[in-house]
Amino acid sequence: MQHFLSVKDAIDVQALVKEALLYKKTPYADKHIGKNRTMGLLFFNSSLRTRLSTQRAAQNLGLELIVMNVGQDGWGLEFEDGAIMDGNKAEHIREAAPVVGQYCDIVGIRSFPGLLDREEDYSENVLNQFVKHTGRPIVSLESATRHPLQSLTDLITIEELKTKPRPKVVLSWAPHVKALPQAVPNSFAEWMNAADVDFVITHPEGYELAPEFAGNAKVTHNQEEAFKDADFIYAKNWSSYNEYGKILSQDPSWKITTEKMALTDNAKFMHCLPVRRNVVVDDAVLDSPNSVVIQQAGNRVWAAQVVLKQILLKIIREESPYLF
Ligand SMILES: NCCC[C@H](NC(=O)CCC(=O)O)C(=O)O
Ligand SMILES: NC(=O)OP(=O)(O)O
Repeated sequence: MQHFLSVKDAIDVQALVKEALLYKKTPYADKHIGKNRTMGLLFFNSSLRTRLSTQRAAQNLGLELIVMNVGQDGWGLEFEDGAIMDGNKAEHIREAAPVVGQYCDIVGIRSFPGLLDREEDYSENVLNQFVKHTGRPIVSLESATRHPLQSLTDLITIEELKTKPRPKVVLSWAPHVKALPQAVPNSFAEWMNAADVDFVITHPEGYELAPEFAGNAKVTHNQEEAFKDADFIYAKNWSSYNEYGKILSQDPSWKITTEKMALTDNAKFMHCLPVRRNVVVDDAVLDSPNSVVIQQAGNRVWAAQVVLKQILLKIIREESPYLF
């Protein structure tokens, strides 16, 4: 694997899931594979799970780590080619990225969208400039439009918990107080469309995801209808794609409740976290035995570990072709 930016970088999704579940049983099976190599984690935004699970995954493979809140502690970065840098940006990505590349063998980047300019966010300018100028494999730690480590985790969790060969998986919009990115639902949809599941998306009108992410998923504005016979309910808020970055509804009737979960086939409740209790989902659902959000977050380690292993294997193969 060269980079990990979307589902397209996973050559065989099912093989990744299987391997991740093997790592869950034997976390230290490849504990020397990352010896004398360093991973850098650069955060432009807050994180709990991604930061800690990726560190843990890297450690399990023997990698050293450098972690930086680059949005807070670094120089203001300019991304525009040809910019006259007489404003508040002190450093250009054309220097910053290759410098980071001198210190690290693999680089993870978290960079959320601005939610103001759809074209800018969906061009993935920040992530792509790191890919272009770092000269190292790049791992998305959640970009403007995708969160692939989360989505791989979600698929691992569904595989681990499913009781039917082809479960019904429902992505449900839920209310929130803030305008949030589409990255998590986009990415979840992209991965579910690549998996063998019956995939349904439900949201209020105006919350359609970009067509390249929704793909052929069934879409309904009737949440209760969507919940019928579901095996997994994946809740998430997102802001509008069409009226870009806007909150069109905060309708509390879209909150996930025990009554709605009762419509399902004893479905598991999933959320990427962090989640706002009693806004997105009731306490009673999160605290019920059907909530798998903690197990899901735990699986972040195995998703990251399997991705880092694939990237390390490519680095090692290229450095020592005679070994293979
Ligand atoms: N990495 C997981 C989700 C990150 C982000 N959530 C948030 O920003 C929640 C913030 C809040 O609840 O204030 C999102 O939706 O993409
Ligand atoms: N789910 C997730 O990515 O969590 P963090 O934002 O805390 O990393």
